[in-house]
Amino acid sequence: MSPQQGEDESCTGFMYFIRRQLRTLREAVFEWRNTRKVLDYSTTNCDPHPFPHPDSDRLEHCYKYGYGKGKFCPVLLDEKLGNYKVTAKLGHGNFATVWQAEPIKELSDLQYESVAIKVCSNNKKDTKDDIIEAKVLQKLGKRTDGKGDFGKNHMVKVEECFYTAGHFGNHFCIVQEAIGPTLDHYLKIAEKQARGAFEYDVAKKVAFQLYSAVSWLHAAGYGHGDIHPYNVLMKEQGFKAAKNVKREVCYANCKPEDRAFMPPYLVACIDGDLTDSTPLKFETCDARLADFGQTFKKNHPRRLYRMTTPKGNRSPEWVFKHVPITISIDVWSIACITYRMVTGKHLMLVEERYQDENGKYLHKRTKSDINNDHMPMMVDLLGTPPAWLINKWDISGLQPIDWKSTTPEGSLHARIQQDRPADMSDAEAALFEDFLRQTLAWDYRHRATAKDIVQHEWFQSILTEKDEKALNAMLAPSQCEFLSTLKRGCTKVPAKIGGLFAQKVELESEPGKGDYYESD
Ligand SMILES: Nc1ncnc2c1ncn2[C@@H]1O[C@H](COP(=O)(O)OP(=O)(O)OP(=O)(O)O)[C@@H](O)[C@H]1O
Repeated sequence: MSPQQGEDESCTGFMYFIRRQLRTLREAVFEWRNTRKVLDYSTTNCDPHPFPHPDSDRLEHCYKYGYGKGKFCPVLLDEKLGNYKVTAKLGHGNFATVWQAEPIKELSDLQYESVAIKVCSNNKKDTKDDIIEAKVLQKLGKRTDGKGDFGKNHMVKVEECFYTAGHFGNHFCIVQEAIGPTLDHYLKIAEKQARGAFEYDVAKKVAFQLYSAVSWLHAAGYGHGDIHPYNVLMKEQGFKAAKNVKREVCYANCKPEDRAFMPPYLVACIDGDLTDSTPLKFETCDARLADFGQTFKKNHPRRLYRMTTPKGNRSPEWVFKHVPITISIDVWSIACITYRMVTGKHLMLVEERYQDENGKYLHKRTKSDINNDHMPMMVDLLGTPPAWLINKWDISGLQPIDWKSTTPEGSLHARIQQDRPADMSDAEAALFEDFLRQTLAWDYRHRATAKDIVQHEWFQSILTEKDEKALNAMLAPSQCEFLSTLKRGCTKVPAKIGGLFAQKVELESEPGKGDYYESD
């Protein structure tokens, strides 16, 4: 069956909005049930968490397979999957396993040497969402801004979709180009080989590529919603998956009724010796934004209950109830990643799960525990938040913060001085701080947009002539923008001109409904 059938209308307008709200509710229930679940990870090296423990073999837990709905599809190496032959496993997430495969020449006319096939779980509702996400990506793939599409080539593309039969219904499969290892993989290499940081210019280039991808995506009307180093893939020529090892299914960890539906083996992805691996190089580094599972329409800010984003990369909006989650969460998350790439240190590290005395991960921490850690970290780093955010925290029922002892500017300056790489000049450090202050503004209404930030002076030193041309083309008003300004008529134009001379006023008040939507 084609994913197009019957789903066409659900991508837009009112139905899209309703679907999103229903999904948000489902995610709330999922989150609630999951935080209560205590899983036994003790007998294998499996790790169902999307941000695996450093010692994990990136092996999904066997409870993900078995009887009923919401389960993974058993996929075996060297098997035929659609028009492809499976050659390796690339990884897994909460709702899918991802496999590297070669197109079978007689069946597929795709030009790639190898593709990545994301095999989704068989839950009907999740499948519907996966279909919509694949459709959004396909739709975005066809979209052009008519100005050279600056940034678009730093997003993954969906080539095709199909269904494959599982024990309990069909599994939706999404085919993409096999890109390369995740950004996290390269951060781990940097940890082993250097002090955890990328070469300074490499870090800048990756950050620039991510912001350019996001500026294109935002202009197209969507937010990503889940940007972190596992969802950024680095293009590698002739990419081959990490070493795959077949592992026995650990039946002690399965329910008896699941046994008959387990695959004969599970495939672990084991990274080679990172001390020998090649780090990212300035000339070749090419980042691609992947996993659009949390993507949302810019005009429908939403509460994302299924929070897979590492907690330290979340913007303040996530902490507070009734504060809209807008596309500017992407700007914040990339800033956190950038700090890590430049300095080798986490800007804010919030533990995701409880650990036992041996460092083994136990179950997830509660949302309030996480917020109790995260908020003071943000306050310490960025200084006193606006009054309306202070009010929200004070009535949230979470641990009180001594606001009198906070400073207006926070410790960001001191942190940069302490963590900055040796080759960063004072002038560069000042630019870096300015870049961070703009991207980490407390109030999302003041945060720089992705389109603003790609023009920041901090990036100037790495821009090639080609980049500058592409950037200028993106900034030039398009014909339809010009026409729509004309259409808006005389009333709005004087207000806009007046706005140019107005000073930026600190918005102390809580956002109202009208503040949710960004005008473009
Ligand atoms: N196109 C690709 N090329 C290479 N590797 C890929 C590709 N797509 C996915 N992967 C690998 O598969 C892993 C899981 O993919 P992905 O994050 O899309 O799954 P998911 O189920 O949507 O995850 P989540 O639980 O975060 O939503 C990635 O971390 C990456 O290692």
